[in-house]
Amino acid sequence: MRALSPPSIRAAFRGRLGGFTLDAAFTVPATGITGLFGPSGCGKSSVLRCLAGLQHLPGSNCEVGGEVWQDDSTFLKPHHRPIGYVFQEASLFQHLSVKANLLYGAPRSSGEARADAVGFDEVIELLGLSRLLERSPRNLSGGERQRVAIGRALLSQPKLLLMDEPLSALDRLTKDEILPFLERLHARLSLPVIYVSHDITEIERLADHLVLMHSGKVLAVGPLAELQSDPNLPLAIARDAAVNFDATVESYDTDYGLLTLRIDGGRLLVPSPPAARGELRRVRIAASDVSLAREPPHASSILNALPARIASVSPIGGNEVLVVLTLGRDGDGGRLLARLSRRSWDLLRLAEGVDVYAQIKGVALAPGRDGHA
Ligand SMILES: Nc1ncnc2c1ncn2[C@@H]1O[C@H](COP(=O)(O)OP(=O)(O)OP(=O)(O)O)[C@@H](O)[C@H]1O
Repeated sequence: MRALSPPSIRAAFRGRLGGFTLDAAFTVPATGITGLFGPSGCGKSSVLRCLAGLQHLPGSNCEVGGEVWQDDSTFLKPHHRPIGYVFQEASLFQHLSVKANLLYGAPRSSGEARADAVGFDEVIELLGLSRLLERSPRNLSGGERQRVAIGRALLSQPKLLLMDEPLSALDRLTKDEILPFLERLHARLSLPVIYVSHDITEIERLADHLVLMHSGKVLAVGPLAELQSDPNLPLAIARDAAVNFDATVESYDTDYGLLTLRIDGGRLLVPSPPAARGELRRVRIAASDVSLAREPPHASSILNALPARIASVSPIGGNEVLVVLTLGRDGDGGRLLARLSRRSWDLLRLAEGVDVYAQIKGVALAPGRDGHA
């Protein structure tokens, strides 16, 4: 029978952990990547441990894709929960080869293979592991070890993948090397992932939904871009505030090396190597890279000036304002942030509801999800 509503992950974990009080409730779709984001010590790992059943807080609830894992009368032990868990440090069996490590938790019987089961060859290809299979984990780099740990978790055929700061033990270069692999997993697998991080860069690259935490509590839950552009939340007022869009490639101009990308409420021109029409790319537009004009700019080197409407304005400090824009001539597209001086705001006589042109000085384009730049 077909489910009436899309499958979701419902969690409400309440209780004391030593001197720390956790009171975190959220519902997110059981699809895509949900980022669990917040400062160090706010309770992210504790939530993950509760989801895994490694921490039992009586009186809490947890339901994943319609299956109750915890309520007043149920508490599934960790080994009965269909989860994969990837930790900060990959703990591989040193005496086994990479291949044996990968197969360690894989189900033995093929009798009841699920339709959405991920195959060995697919995991090897997605994570670029083919040349490592006969090696010992002792001779792998930190990034390679982590890719093997992710592969092993996937091959256990989980219904939910939990990742606890999987990149935080790696240096910047290695992180940048692994992120495209995670983006490929995201694009190709339907497995829901809860991804804990305190690094906004990882969240911006990977997350579809966000659970924003602070001091053991959930501050907000929703689609990434919605929370990024909410002026009442800390992300929007941060100095490096930005909004991410999932964009579709419309065309490529070989003369100028420019991609035309369709986003909700407009089109962007972005310098890039060629990409195929229909490919999905994630773009990031920083609030500090957006300026506003009353008229369409005629003589300007800026590639992107999109019609938009001012949805709201909030002061930041004494001399700046944070403007939330909705893209499109009717202002019914995606939300964008602009950080302006209060002087510019006053000089242009801007106000909520006014139609403007959002001039975008820079658009950061994540590497393609096929792993190429
Ligand atoms: N079993 C426990 N007993 C006592 N205190 C605990 C226990 N588990 C967690 N804590 C405390 O709860 C708080 C939240 O820890 P948690 O690891 O969940 O935070 P976090 O957001 O994941 O932090 P980080 O980003 O630094 O990993 C910390 O103060 C921690 O010391």
